[in-house]
Amino acid sequence: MIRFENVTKRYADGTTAVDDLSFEVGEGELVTLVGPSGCGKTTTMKMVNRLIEPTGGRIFLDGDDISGIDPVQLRRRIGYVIQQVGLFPHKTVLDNTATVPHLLGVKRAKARERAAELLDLVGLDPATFGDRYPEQLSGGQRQRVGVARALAADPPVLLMDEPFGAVDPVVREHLQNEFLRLQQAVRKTVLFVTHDIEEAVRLGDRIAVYGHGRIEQFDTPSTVLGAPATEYVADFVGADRGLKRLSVTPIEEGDLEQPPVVHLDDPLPADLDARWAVVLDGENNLHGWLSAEHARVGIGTVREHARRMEAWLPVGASLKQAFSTMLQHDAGWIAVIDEKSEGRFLGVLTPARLHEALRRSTAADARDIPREDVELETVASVTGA
Ligand SMILES: Nc1ncnc2c1ncn2[C@@H]1O[C@H](COP(=O)(O)OP(=O)(O)OP(=O)(O)O)[C@@H](O)[C@H]1O
Repeated sequence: MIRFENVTKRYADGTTAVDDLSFEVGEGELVTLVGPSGCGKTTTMKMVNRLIEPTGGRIFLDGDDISGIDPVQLRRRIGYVIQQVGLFPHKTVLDNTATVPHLLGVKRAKARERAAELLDLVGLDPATFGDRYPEQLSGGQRQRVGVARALAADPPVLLMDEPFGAVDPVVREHLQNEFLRLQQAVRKTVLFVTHDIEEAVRLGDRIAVYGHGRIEQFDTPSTVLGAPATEYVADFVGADRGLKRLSVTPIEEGDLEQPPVVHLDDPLPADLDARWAVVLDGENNLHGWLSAEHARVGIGTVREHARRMEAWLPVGASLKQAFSTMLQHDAGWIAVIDEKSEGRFLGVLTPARLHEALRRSTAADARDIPREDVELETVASVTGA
């Protein structure tokens, strides 16, 4: 969708901002460009909508060499969101959002209707915010209007330059989550510039880690965190990259342990050969759990002694969510279900299995093989047991 072919940008004073860059962003893919200040991220982005012209190489949009496309026409195909959103101060939120479609010839009423839909999509109630002026909004709300405005003309491509850079960390995380949800729905091809590695790994399908004017590594977040290509990348992603990896590594079925399972209407298993069992209902959906202590009572059915299970997650949730759920419920394990088949119970994740999943996924990325094919060396327990 966007392809850079040996692109170089040398400014008039001799600064080489971008040096022989080649990479591709697929249709519907979100690529984050991350790196320290001055490494050429913004220059890269502005060459896509021809705010800056390269001094060498070519850039293609959907197979067309952009140097042959009129910049005004080109920019109609590309939404652009920047940190200082640049909303028109004298126009209402609704009119700000409707500006571009209106300029493109969409009738005013229709453009405003579409603008209201988009405001809703970015989490701003048009009835509450539509008639406000930009100065009557918080920083985070202004950023949302910026995103809505960039989407208004429904461009296939979005360029986002530190769009959430000017808001505090809590609002920022909120905006990132909302943006991910939005991207699931609209599936734009996105180039997203940030200097924040956390943001880059959270949002990117792939991330390009920039050194000076060059890409040091271009890969999925989990590979960049698990197997940094160079010392530079390892330094940039940080010593706590193992922790960061938790948030980009999903729980897979193969990570789960299969504990004993009982059903609600079973008689109490007085001889339960484990500390607890998972309790399922008639449809094999998760109900809760039963402790061996309660099972030993031996009279009645499981239903009377089962406890509700609060600590559960759908398969595909991140290992970080799993860890956080364990801590929140002070639970030694969490149940994992398949949301797609109405909550069918799949197995449980224990701290040991979580650690194993993380090691397995790191090794899989480093060796470029599926996670289930990794044979882990087991570490002998401290007690030798
Ligand atoms: N108009 C210009 N003339 C000369 N040098 C420039 C010009 N614009 C940018 N540069 C230089 O090109 C390099 C790359 O700049 P660029 O703005 O692309 O970096 P960046 O990675 O986006 O940085 P930041 O995160 O600070 O925005 C820097 O060394 C910068 O000083």
